[in-house]
Amino acid sequence: METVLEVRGARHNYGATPALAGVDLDVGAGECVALLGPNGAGKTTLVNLVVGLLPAKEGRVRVCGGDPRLASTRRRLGVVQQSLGFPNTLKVVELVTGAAVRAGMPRSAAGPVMAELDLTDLAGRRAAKLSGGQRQRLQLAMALVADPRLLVLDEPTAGLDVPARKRFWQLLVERRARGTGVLVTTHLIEESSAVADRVVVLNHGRVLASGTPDELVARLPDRTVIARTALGRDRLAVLPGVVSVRNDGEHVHLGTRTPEALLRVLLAEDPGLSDLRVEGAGLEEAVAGLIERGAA
Ligand SMILES: Nc1ncnc2c1ncn2[C@@H]1O[C@H](COP(=O)(O)OP(=O)(O)OP(=O)(O)O)[C@@H](O)[C@H]1O
Repeated sequence: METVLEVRGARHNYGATPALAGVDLDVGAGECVALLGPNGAGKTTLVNLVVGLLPAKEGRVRVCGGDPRLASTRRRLGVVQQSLGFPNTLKVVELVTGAAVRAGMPRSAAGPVMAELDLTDLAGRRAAKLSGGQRQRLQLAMALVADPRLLVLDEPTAGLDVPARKRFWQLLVERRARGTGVLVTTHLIEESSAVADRVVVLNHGRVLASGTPDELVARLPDRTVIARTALGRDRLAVLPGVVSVRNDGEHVHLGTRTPEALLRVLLAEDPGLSDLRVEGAGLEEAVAGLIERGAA
């Protein structure tokens, strides 16, 4: 498989604060890699190195063999990042067409990509007048219209509603099938696990674990206790053996390695507990467990 992203020994400090402490990462053509980790793990710093916004103080970053600080390399990149703004006075169609032209694509490439992202009806709207989710879709359209070799997406689903999120993951699958490499950071671990070929867990600026979602889940003999309960998140988080707490509609998902002990305490603390079931852990619980354990 052709490598579209190669990171070797990347280190970065902000003054005295270490952000990356020697990271290796590869993304192949047609591969989707999800970069996961808690707040402050170093994900955005790594993304900034990959897209050429930060220089690598130590180590090496190559996109399609080139330095991402060079404009010629950046043409092969599609980027969606919270911090990237665009001129608010321009219209949607002007921004998408401009992105196509800058990437050496025909102006006609804009139409199909806007249709893919449900932006056709908003073509004449100024970017400043868009909602948060619409702006997010616009950024994605500007990234995709360049037909990039590597898509780098930092929290791309922020602000998207459920149908837009589904459409977004579908789009990634389609692009991946066409050979685009994808590096995506997200807090929606379960959603990303359906699409990601590989997951890289970052913590304290290091790669804590890397593998397919199934491999990571299999590394921990965890269970998920699912129930409806009146107990609040803060109380649940400190119950014995609880590794992670996730709300899913009216249910709560508790990751644990000791489900029997946890069930006893849960039933004692909340006699009204209902809809109880115990399942094998999902990726979200596995990642929380790996971080807690500091797995190598
Ligand atoms: N501009 C900056 N100046 C100083 N320290 C910074 C700066 N940006 C990030 N840091 C620090 O570097 C470390 C890594 O931050 P980074 O933003 O890369 O993490 P992250 O994994 O993206 O976090 P989050 O999930 O919260 O976005 C943190 O300790 C953070 O406080």
